[in-house]
Amino acid sequence: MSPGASSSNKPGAEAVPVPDTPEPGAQLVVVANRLPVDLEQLPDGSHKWKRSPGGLVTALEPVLRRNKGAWVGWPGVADAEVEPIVEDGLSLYPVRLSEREVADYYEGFSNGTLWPLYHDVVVKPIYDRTWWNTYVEVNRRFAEATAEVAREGATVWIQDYQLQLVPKMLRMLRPDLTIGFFLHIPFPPVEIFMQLPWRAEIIDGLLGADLVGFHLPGGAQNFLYLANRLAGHSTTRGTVGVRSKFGEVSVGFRTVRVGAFPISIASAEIDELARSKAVKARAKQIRAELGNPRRIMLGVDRLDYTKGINIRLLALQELLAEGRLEPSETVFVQLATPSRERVDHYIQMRDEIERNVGRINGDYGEVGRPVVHYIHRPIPRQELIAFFAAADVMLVTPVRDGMNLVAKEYVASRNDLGGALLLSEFTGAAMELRQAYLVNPHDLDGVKDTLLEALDQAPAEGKRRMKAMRRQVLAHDVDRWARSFLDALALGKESRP
Ligand SMILES: O=P(O)(O)OC[C@H]1O[C@H](O[C@H]2O[C@H](CO)[C@@H](O)[C@H](O)[C@H]2O)[C@H](O)[C@@H](O)[C@@H]1O
Ligand SMILES: Nc1ccn([C@@H]2O[C@H](COP(=O)(O)OP(=O)(O)O)[C@@H](O)[C@H]2O)c(=O)n1
Repeated sequence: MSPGASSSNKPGAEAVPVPDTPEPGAQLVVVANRLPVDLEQLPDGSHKWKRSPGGLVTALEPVLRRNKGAWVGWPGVADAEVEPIVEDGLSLYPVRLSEREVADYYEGFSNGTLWPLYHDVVVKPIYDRTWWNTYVEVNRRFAEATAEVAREGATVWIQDYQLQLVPKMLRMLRPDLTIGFFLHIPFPPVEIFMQLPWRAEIIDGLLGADLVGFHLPGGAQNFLYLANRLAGHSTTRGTVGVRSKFGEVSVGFRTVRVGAFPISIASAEIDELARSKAVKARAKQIRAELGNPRRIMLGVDRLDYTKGINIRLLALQELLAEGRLEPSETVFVQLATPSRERVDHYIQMRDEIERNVGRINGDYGEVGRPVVHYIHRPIPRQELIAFFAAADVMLVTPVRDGMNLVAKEYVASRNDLGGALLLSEFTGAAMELRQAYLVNPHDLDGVKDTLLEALDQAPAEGKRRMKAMRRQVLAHDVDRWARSFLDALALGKESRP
């Protein structure tokens, strides 16, 4: 199926333009597991493009679009034959994955092995040799596709845990390229990483890059330690800073730099959208539709077991049972995007969450007035901002999260300085948003007490906290993130022999 065919639409739009074909040879190429848009098959057999889920796409799409770059990635469905297209200045190069490869490389090794391993083994990772072999095969396909797309001497920026072997494979195919790699999820401490049967291959793969970036200095430090211990390379010993004081690994005649670059959002755009009349009116309408309760709590996540959605539900349930929250005064809205729906742990978690939602509403709701409103489908961007603007307390309670852009989006939406952010200490965002109501999600009593504190905060206290967090989010936007990474990559290139 070619997106050039008349049955395909532009992402999220009604119109059906015939897309252009990209010019050969791009100067900046992003390589990620997913394209920024997913192909969707409609019941009548036709196709349309829709925005891909998750924070990686939210962050990178505007950056690459502004740079008129190329994006190599999977179109989100198995066996799709899609030609390269130019979409609004951005060239998209689809990589085809078969049904088996989706099962073994994406659902298997990426999300059944690496995802839980890198998120502190919150569920047990599965070590399967067939999955690993397919991961190697698919990484090679991405490397080959990229080698064809990149112009002589181009910069290639590889994204995330699904593609950790691509830097080395690509360097072997195209030594002329400058190669950066960024990991969007946490990079685990050595005691956890060492479980992986293919640990040395992964470190070796990453060391094919000129610059390896992490959200936090801790991840960079873990990687430096492993490059020395597992691969025997000499590394610098000083502490890695944020966007500064990079570490270095000597790999033969090359130097690989290692740094921390906390990702962010298009803060100004969200701020502006939240100030618009339409969003303000919609936020008011949302409150009214929810029955104008005294307090609205909100959760916005991909439906993932790392996000701690059940922790929120448990805290709410206990507070209601103890009479510390009044069901007629409080509602909780959980907006959850479907995610990795064929992976076992995700299936179990969804069942559990939906059981808990049903239980709370059964025990404390009234006809026409549930306590928990739960939506399991993607929400349009503007509607999401209106929910942020309407919420008194935003609940972000992951047991582990690389960054968590939702926390930053909430802050950017609150130009009224209203609202409160309850934020897990185990998110990357907690390193920057120190004025949030920080919680340890494993300490349920602590979560409950802090939630009540946030719900009852004095307006002046709320304003003080929100003002400080907004300063941080507005000053450190996604452009700054991309610029800091690409500048560090270019600098390394200049100092190469
Ligand atoms: O592609 P999916 O399997 O549907 O998953 C969506 C994305 O989830 C992860 O996002 C991470 O990146 C965010 C931006 O850096 C970060 O804020 C968040 O903490 C991470 O979980 C994943 O890393 C991406 O590769 C996926 O596309
Ligand atoms: N129902 C939802 C939930 C999340 N999202 C978006 O998905 C992104 C999630 O990014 P994130 O960094 O918090 O977490 P991951 O899903 O990338 O792990 C944010 O940009 C959210 O606004 C959405 O559009 N609709």
